[in-house]
Amino acid sequence: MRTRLIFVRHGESVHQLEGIVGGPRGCRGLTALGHEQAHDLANRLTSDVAADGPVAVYSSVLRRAVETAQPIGAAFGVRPVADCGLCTWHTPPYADGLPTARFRTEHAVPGGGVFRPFEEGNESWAELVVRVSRAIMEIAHRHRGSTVVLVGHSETVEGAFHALAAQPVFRAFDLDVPPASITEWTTDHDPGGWPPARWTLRRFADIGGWTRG
Ligand SMILES: O=C(O)[C@@H](CO)OP(=O)(O)O
Repeated sequence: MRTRLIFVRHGESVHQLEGIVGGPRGCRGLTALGHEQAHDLANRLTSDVAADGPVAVYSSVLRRAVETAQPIGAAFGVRPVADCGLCTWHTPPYADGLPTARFRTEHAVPGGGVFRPFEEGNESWAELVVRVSRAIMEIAHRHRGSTVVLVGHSETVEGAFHALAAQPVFRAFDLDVPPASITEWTTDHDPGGWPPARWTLRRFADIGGWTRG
């Protein structure tokens, strides 16, 4: 009974190119290249998991992830489910659409770190890890024994290292997760069992034929 969780970071996005905070209002979706990458992801994933049978597709609620999930869902004949637990930072409304550099400097919280937010009104890293990890575990439990595609953000992919690999909330290493990359974890144990299932990292930040920007 193998459970496969396939994490996808959204394709190239407008917020990324413009360097703005891409919350529900500030996110203007994918660039033309991002749309092309989303279609390519759909092709790659369907050939990868063709034998797995029905596949569920989830995304965060942010436009860049929703737009990336659309062709993937269409390729599998399923409607992607938007889950806010898979979002990147839940930034405060005042920050949405601001230049990221300005948000980070003008609204920096002195002493911000793991449990205290880096910016005024933002989530702390620990809060993000718990939120994303909880969403991942709920999805894994719901779809145990099958294959799920989770379209999100750098932080969604990072969250899996905490949820599935019991990494401490303050990790001793960083992760570089390019747009339109695939990261895959599997387990043959019950994802809802106790003690927690052991997961295997099958691939990390796989960008297929694309070159890193
Ligand atoms: O929200 C963002 O700008 C970043 C934060 O790292 O995430 P992503 O580009 O993956 O959406």
